[in-house]
Amino acid sequence: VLSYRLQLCVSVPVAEVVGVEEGQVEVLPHKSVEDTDRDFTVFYVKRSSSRTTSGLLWRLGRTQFTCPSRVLRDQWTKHLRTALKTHSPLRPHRLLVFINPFGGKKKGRQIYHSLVAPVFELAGISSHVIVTERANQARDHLLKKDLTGFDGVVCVGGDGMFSEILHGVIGRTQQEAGLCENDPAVTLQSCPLHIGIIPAGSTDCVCYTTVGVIDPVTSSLHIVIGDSQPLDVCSVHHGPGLVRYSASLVGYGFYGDVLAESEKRRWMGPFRYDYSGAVVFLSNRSYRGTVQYLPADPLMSSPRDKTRYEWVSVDGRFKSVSLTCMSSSCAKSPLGLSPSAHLADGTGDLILVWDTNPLGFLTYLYRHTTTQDQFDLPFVEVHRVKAVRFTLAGGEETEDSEGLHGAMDGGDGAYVENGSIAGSQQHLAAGANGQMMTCEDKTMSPFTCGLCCSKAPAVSVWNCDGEILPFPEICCRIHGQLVRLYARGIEDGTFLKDCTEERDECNRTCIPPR
Ligand SMILES: Nc1ncnc2c1ncn2[C@@H]1O[C@H](COP(=O)(O)OP(=O)(O)OP(=O)(O)O)[C@@H](O)[C@H]1O
Repeated sequence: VLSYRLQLCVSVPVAEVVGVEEGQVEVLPHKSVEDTDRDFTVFYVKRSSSRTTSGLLWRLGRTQFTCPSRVLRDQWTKHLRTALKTHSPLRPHRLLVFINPFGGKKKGRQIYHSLVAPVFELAGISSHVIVTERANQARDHLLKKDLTGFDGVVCVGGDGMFSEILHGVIGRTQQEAGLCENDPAVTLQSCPLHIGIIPAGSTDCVCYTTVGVIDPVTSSLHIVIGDSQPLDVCSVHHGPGLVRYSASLVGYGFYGDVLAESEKRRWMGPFRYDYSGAVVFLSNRSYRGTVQYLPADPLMSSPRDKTRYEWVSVDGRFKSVSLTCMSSSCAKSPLGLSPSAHLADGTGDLILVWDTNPLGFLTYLYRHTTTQDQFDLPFVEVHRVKAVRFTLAGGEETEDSEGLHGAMDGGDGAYVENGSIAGSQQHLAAGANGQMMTCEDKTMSPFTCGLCCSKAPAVSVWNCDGEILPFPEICCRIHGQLVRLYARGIEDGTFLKDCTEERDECNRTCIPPR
C-alpha cells in the first residue's frame, strides 16, 4: 500500500503497479524525465468508468514521491521493483508483436507506437515488432519460426488478425505436442503463450467481450501486469479435416449471408456490414437443416457418475443457427449474441432461430441492441452445448463427425480419444441413443422470395469469426480453456458510480479491496 502526505490516499495492489522510475517522470502522452536525486515516480493502474461501454477504462496513474535522501530513494525503488517480481509471476518480459497496418482505420502502427510501446517500455518489456505485409504472415510466423524466449504474442488489429494469431498459437502447440488437429475427438493441448489484443480493427468483438472496452491503453495495461483470462475455443471440422478455429461466432443462415454479401461490397468500408444486413434481412431467407448437439452437463458432474450425455437432434427450417463460445458483444450489441455465455467453462451457446415472419425476426435482431431478452421469443431457442453438428435436410450424411460421435457419447460424459473415425453414427439416425425431435410445428412455411432476390437459395454459408466457410455440413467441438489472453473479463464498474471525481482528469484512484 502506498500513501503520501497530502490528505489524498491512494491504495494500489502491488499486482497493479506498472513500474517505478527514478526522478519525476511522465510517460503518456509524452515522455519527460526530470532527474532529481531524491524523487521517484510510481506508475499504476487507475480506473475510470466509461460512459459508453460496460467495462472500465484503465489509465496510467502516476504518483511522485520525494525522499529525505538519495539513499532512501534508492532503497524504496529497489524494494518496490523486487516486490513487483515476487508478486506478479505472470508479467511478460518478452513479447512478439504483430501489427496489421491495414486493419480498421489503418492506425495500427500509430496506436502501437504512441500508446502501447511507452507502457511496455515503462514495464521493462522487450518487444519484437513485426508489421505484417500480407494476410496470414503472423499465423505462418507462429507456426514455423523460433519462438524461444517469448512469453506472449500481441495482436495489434481486429478480430481477423486475432483469428490469425489464434490459429498460429494453437497450431504450433499441437504440432509440438504431436497431436492431430483434424480429429475432433482429440483433446488438444492448451497453449503456453498468452495472447494480448490491442484493438485496432473495425469491430474488435473479442477485445470488447474479454475486456469490456475498446481501448489500446487499457489493453496494454492488462498485458503488462500479466492478467490471465482462459478462453474456450471451438474447432470446426468438415469431411476428414479441421477447417478453422473460432473464438466468437460460427453462424449459418442470416450471419453467413450477411458476411457473403458484405464481402462483395468491401469498397464500402465498415458501412458494408449495415448495408448487407439490411439487404439480407429484406431478402427474408431461411434454410432447412438438421442440427445435432451434445448438451453441456446440466449440473456439476463427476467423472465417476456414469451419466450418459445424449445427442439431441432437431430438424427444420431456420433463419439462423449460431454457436458462440463467448457473449460476442461489441459496441453495437453491448450484451452480445448470448449475454450469459461464459468465457472459459468448456461450453458454447447454440442459438436456433426458427423461420418466422420478418417482423418477428426484426424484433429478435433489434433486441441485440437493447437490454431486452432476445431469447424470450417463441421462435428462438438456446442450448448450452459441448459439440454441434449440422447437416443439410434430406438425410445425406457426411463422414466428418462420426469420430466425434463415437468419442463423445461415452459413458462418463467425458471426451474419449478415439483414433478411428467409424461406425457410431447409426444410433443417431435410428434414434436409439439420441432424441430425435422433428419440429415442423415450429416451422413456418418458407418464404420463397423477399424484396431483394428473385429466387431464394437452398443453402447458406457459415460465418466463422468473419471468414466464409462455403460448405454447409460441419461439426464443431468446444475445447475448454485452450488459450489464455492477457485480460480478466469485464470488471464490475458499480463501485465507481458513486465517485463523482473519478474521471480521466481526476488524480485519485478508488480501488475496492479485492
Ligand atoms: N499486411 C496485410 N495485408 C493485408 N491483409 C492483412 C495484412 N495483415 C493482416 N491482414 C489480414 O487482414 C484481415 C483483417 O484485419 P483486421 O481483423 O486486423 O481488421 P478489420 O477486418 O478491419 O477488423 P475486424 O476483424 O475487427 O472487423 C485479417 O484477416 C488479416 O489476416
